[in-house]
Amino acid sequence: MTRSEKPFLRALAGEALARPPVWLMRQAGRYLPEYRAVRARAGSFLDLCYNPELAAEVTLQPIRRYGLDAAILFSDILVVPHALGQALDYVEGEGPKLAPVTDAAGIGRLSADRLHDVLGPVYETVGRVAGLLPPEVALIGFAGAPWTVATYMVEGGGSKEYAAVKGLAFGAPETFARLVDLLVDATSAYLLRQIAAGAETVQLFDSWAGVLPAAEFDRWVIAPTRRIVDAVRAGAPGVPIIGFPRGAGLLYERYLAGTGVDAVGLDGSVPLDWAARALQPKAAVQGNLDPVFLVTGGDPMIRAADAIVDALGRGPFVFNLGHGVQQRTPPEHVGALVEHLRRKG
Ligand SMILES: Cc1c2[nH]c(c1CCC(=O)O)Cc1[nH]c(c(CCC(=O)O)c1C)Cc1[nH]c(c(CCC(=O)O)c1C)Cc1[nH]c(c(C)c1CCC(=O)O)C2
Repeated sequence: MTRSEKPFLRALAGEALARPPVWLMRQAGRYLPEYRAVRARAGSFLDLCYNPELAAEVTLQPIRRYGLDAAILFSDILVVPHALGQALDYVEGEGPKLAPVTDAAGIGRLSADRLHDVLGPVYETVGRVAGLLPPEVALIGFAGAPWTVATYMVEGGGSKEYAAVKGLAFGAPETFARLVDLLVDATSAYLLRQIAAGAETVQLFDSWAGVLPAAEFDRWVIAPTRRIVDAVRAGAPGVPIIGFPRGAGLLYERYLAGTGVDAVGLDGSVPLDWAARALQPKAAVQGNLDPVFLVTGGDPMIRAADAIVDALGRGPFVFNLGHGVQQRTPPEHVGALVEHLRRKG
């Protein structure tokens, strides 16, 4: 199958398909026993991200188990700050911990000099997976968007209030802009290398886009994303770009117009009729089943999935979740959902 015939890529190009293509954010991961087995062999989570053989294996696990329409590179959004020189550790049960970068001096210590050396194994993973995928399955590369990656870099990990990163962005915008500029350039270069290695589309995860006031959203979400979109388009014409500004609410419309992405990932809170009316005429949409439906399973999950397909399936649409698969998800619920979607259309 040539690229343009893969169902997932046809949907991203604007085609309405009888059966919606499906993949799931965080489709590889700890809810799968076969992932936990490889993870135990790899050592640390970062060791796994930088091990092309094992990272390729976990990328392929959900494809083998469920026959999804796309594989997403197994890596993490925080390998970019790591490759820029920021110390990073994943603490079991607590999530990522970074040595926080809070001021101009900290930003000045970061450097892109070793970016592609550190991320070389990721490109190798992409190349391996590209050579092993079934012909109808597309390969997605990804990165975190600058705002979301910066939240982890400045806060030193996950956050509830975003006080430190907002404090820097609102209180010292010229300083924060230097960090964002560094991330725009590194992320653009990173995505272009993934595409050169075999990624057929790329997704920008902006998981914390929804915590900013509208004017700051324009400055720190839309503008940097636009620069990445322009750089990727210039270096890899024709490769579709998916943006996922989680929690953007009404600002989804402005995001779409302002960034120029080809498709948007919808979080679970986006009303389906509004998305069909306001977004889908301008771009492919992807989403948006609340991941807890996959935890609970059964009829409620099937009904919620049907409502999404009924509302969005007549336009360019990719079935997905509104956020990542949760760790406590029973793998057979994912199987039941994918089987159900396959019978549609
Ligand atoms: C914010 C964010 C991160 N990482 C990511 C995001 C954006 C999407 C989102 O909002 O969820 C993106 C990501 N992280 C991972 C992938 C792999 C590909 C996939 O299957 O989707 C992708 C696309 C693997 C991972 N990334 C991580 C794991 C778990 C690590 C382990 O196996 O111990 C996996 C499989 C660790 C991670 N990485 C991150 C956090 C907050 C955590 C800890 C929380 C958690 O464990 O779920 C940062």
